[in-house]
Amino acid sequence: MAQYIMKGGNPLVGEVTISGAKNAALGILAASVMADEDVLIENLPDVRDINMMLEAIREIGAEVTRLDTHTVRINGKSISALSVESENMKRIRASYYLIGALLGKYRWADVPMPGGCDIGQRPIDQHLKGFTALGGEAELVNGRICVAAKRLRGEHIFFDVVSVGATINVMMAAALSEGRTILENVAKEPHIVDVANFLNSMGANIKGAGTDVIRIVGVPRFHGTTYSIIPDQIEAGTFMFAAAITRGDIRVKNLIPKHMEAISAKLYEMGCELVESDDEIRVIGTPRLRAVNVKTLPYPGFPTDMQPQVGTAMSLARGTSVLTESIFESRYRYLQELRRMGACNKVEGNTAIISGVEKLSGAEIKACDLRAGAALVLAGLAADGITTISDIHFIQRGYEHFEEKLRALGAVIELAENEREARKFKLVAG
Ligand SMILES: CC(=O)N[C@H]1[C@@H](OP(=O)(O)OP(=O)(O)OC[C@H]2O[C@@H](n3ccc(=O)[nH]c3=O)[C@H](O)[C@@H]2O)O[C@H](CO)[C@@H](O)[C@@H]1O
Ligand SMILES: C=C(OP(=O)(O)O)C(=O)O
Repeated sequence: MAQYIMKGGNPLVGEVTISGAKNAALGILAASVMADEDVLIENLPDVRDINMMLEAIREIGAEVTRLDTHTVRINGKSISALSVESENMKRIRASYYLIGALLGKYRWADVPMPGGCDIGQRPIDQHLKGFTALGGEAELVNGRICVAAKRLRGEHIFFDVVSVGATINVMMAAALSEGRTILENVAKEPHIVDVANFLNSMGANIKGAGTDVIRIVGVPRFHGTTYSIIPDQIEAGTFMFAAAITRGDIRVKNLIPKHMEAISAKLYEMGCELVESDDEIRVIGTPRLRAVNVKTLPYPGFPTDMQPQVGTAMSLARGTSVLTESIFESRYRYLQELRRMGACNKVEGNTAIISGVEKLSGAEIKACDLRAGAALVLAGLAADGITTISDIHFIQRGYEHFEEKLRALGAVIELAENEREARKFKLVAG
């Protein structure tokens, strides 16, 4: 099993370029099969979830041509199967987007129940509520979701819960439905806007993405397009926190500063200096971070996908911080791993009380999910001595060339493919 071995203590200094947004790209790839013409997608991140999604759409018959690492051409004309059989689609969350895409285009979809990070129960009732309102009939059998519709007609839908996945999924199906759809109480994350812009570039008529209400006028079909994916807000935030946690100085390039506001505000409150320009933010760390309180919220609030990174920074801050997770109920498992490194925290319900320590010390720990894994890497890079992180396949789902980008900033980190390599790296680092 692959692991990261790292020797902490070096402040991370230099510049890093942010890749395309995984969570936008996953929606866009699924939606790209809705056109029967060539769709060219640029700035695709080279991460596992993306490669799994590409494989799944190829398996249902779409023509998928990888032009280079970050560019792909997709044509949905040759789709021959509406049942998605790929085993990998049980592992990733975004496989649910194939329901909205296929239902919209073919009025039928059969997809495995989605996987993704084990961070809570993650029901899909709001997705099904939306599809049903548009005229679909949904059935959940043998671990699969089948939705069929004779006709799809626009509706006025009020979501009970603000959901990124349900907003994108129902928006995709509604874009090829008959008549007008109004979606209320929708999510406003940057990737909602990116998927809506992508659909509009194929001929959809979607207005209001990025606000609480999305208005859609259905069109009969989509045409081809060329589209470049936005930078990854969470990857950018992770590197911004890397500067804070390692007391470094990082220019995080190719991001959209507006998307980073909640993250930038917390770093500033913790005592970091931030220098912002059009498409980059430089974060200059401070010798000792200040304690803060953070509550995760839907955008524009502080993102739940940044909760482990801020929790790690709090673990090294002066004073006691209160962290409240309001989106997912099981996103604190990394705190136990941080305790192995000398951190001081306790969890009460959805709140973590974190008393900062001056130093963490290297330990053998496990990545529990994607963002927790990335945060633990940052902890290891700040800690005294050697840290080994196992289960790094979680991290590889969503961070492009993570260890290479960190190494370019001065991190001492190696990826060991097996125990023998791990022993060798530990000897060299020690
Ligand atoms: C692939 C992808 O883009 N994943 C992101 C997406 O996940 P995902 O789309 O699964 O997250 P949602 O926004 O849907 O979940 C938000 C909340 O709504 C609840 N809920 C959701 C749907 C539903 O039908 N019923 C329901 O009750 C969830 O349990 C959760 O408490 O948004 C999350 C919240 O920003 C991020 O952490 C994930 O990284
Ligand atoms: C939780 C995440 O991904 P997923 O929804 O795919 O599990 C994430 O991107 O942080």
